[in-house]
Amino acid sequence: MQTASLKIGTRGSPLALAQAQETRRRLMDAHRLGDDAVEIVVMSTAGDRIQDRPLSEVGGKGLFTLEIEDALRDGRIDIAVHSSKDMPTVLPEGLHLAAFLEREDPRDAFIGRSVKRLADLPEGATVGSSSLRRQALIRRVRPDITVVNFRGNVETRLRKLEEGQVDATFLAYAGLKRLGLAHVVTELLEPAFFPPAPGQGAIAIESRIGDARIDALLGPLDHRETHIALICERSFLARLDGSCRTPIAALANVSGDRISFSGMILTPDGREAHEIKSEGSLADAAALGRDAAERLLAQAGPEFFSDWT
Ligand SMILES: NCc1[nH]cc(CCC(=O)O)c1CC(=O)O
Repeated sequence: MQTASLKIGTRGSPLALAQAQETRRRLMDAHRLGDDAVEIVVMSTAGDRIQDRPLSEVGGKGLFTLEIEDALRDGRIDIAVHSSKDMPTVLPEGLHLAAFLEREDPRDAFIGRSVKRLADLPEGATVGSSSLRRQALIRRVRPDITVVNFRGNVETRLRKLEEGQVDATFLAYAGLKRLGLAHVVTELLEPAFFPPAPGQGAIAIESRIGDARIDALLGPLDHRETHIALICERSFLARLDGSCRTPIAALANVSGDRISFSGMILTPDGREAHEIKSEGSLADAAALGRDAAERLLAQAGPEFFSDWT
C-alpha cells in the first residue's frame, strides 16, 4: 500500500476536523491530487484533555498546539491546520504560519435560549463564556449579567445552553458555519460593538520553514488579503500579549492597497476599555499592528494592568 504523500495534523474536535478536511479538499483541488494523496492525522493535545478550568489559568494558547508542532518538527506530519485565533504569537523554532485560507465571517454570534438578542437579556441573566474578551465585553455593556465559565467544544457548549445551564452564550460565527450550525445563531454582533479576537475566522496552516515541497503545495491556498490582515492582527497581539490574561480584540481589513485596523483592550471587569483605529499601506501591516498596540498601551497607562495581571 502506498502511504500518503502529505500528512495533515489536527486536533480531533469536530471544528478542527472540519478545518483539516477543508484544507485537504483545497490541496487536492489545487493540485489535482488523488484521494489517497493527502491524509489527516488526528492528535490529542493538552488543551483537549483539560476541560475543567479556564484556559487562561492553565497556560493559554500553546496548549492546543505543542504536541502537533512536535509531530511537525519530527516529520510525522507535513502541515498542521489550526484556528488562527488559537495560535500563540511566538511559534517553536523552525516553524511558521505559511498560509491562511480565506477568512470566514469574523463576527461573534450571540446564541440566546429565551431571548434572541443580547440587548433583550433580562436583568441578572446568566451567560456562559470562558473567553476573557467576551466576558469583558459583556460586562462592559451589561454589568448586571452573571458570566459563568463555559468550556468544551462547540457542541458541548450548545448542549449546556439547551439544558438551561445559562440563558445565552457567544461563539464565533465562523466555527458555527463550518460545523453546519449557523442556524443556532440568534444575533450576529457587529465588530464596532463587540469586536472579535485577533485571527478569528481564519484557518492557519503551519509548516516547517524552508520546506520547499510544502511551500509549493501551499502557495495556491494562501489568501493574500487574509494573510496580510493576520500579520497586522498578530503583530498587535504580540506587542500586547505578555500574559494572555488581557482581554484583547482586533480586526484588520484589507481593501485594495490599504489596510484598516481596529483594536481594543479592556480590564476583565469591562469597566475600562481603550480603543484604537488606524490605517496604512499593505507593506506596513506589521508596523501598523505594533504601533496601534504601543499607542493603546500609552493611552491605557501603567495602572491599567496593575490591578489584575
Ligand atoms: N478557542 C476556541 C475556538 N477557536 C476558534 C474558534 C472558532 C473558529 C474561528 O474563530 O476561526 C473557537 C470557538 C469559538 O470561539 O466559538
